[in-house]
Amino acid sequence: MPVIRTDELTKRFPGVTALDRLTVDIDAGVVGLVGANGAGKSTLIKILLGIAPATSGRASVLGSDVVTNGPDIRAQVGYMPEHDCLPGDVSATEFVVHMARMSGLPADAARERTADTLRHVGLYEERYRPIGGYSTGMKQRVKLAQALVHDPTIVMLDEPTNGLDPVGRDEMLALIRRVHTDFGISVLVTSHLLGELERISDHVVVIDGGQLLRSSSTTDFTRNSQALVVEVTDRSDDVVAALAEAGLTADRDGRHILVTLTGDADYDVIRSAVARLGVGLIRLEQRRHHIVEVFGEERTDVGAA
Ligand SMILES: Nc1ncnc2c1ncn2[C@@H]1O[C@H](COP(=O)(O)OP(=O)(O)OP(=O)(O)O)[C@@H](O)[C@H]1O
Repeated sequence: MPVIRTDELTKRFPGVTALDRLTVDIDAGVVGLVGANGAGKSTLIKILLGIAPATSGRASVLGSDVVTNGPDIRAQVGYMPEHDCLPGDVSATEFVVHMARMSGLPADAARERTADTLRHVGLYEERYRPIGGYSTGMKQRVKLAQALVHDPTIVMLDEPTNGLDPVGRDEMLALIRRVHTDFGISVLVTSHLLGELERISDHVVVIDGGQLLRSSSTTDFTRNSQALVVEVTDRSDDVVAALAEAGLTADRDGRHILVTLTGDADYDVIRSAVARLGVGLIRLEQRRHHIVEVFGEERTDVGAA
């Protein structure tokens, strides 16, 4: 059974249709919800949480209808909102304990779960300092911790990498992947950057103007292309010439050589040519597409990493 299901889901604001007859099934695992700014990602999450009503259509989370079973759903779902919503004058520990208590955990369990969760997201001594003095990366970790503290079945993370530098972004993405691999919690994570979710998602849903553009497993998005990537220790230009002589179409692409794949025999032809020149073969594999390249072919107005 899908963990999230929408059927002709529509949300209209005055002058704007934020979701336009969106029908999609989302299975357990890590699912990336991608779309440009204003595509309708936050609106969808708010409807799924029962915070905002849909104009028409239906949606369910973990088999429960969002209109009739909002409290049940919220008990099993963790939510990390996009915007800064943290009180500056309390510590991470105080805040996350409070959120755990709000979710119904008894005081002792709330304190224990808070310590475990803050450790898991990588906040240590700092957890006793007021949140107001935290970096953006630390605040994002507190927001993630409060979404996890009551041990939900699924978490919905709205733009968790917003405002982070490249290193902070990589750390947050790795942390999100571990939420699923370490605890089995399903993750719905949004981003306006196609490239970053490709790394951690099992499945990607792309929306644009409130409509479903595509819903596919990440491997379908990044299907193999008909090209081989060859990387050698040196003399790349000589390798290209040798491959051309052997009847293959080969071109330099920075450090790599791209060879048009014609059949399985190409692998042996390449290995022999490289060996004859006496250079080392570092890499020989079929090239994979990146999601952003796939969308470059289909549409160009969805954000690229
Ligand atoms: N409360 C509201 N009142 C009026 N319009 C709204 C409201 N909330 C969202 N919208 C509009 O609905 C559309 C979808 O917004 P939404 O916030 O869901 O997009 P998003 O994909 O999450 O983008 P972002 O990442 O920029 O938040 C936008 O055009 C937005 O301006």
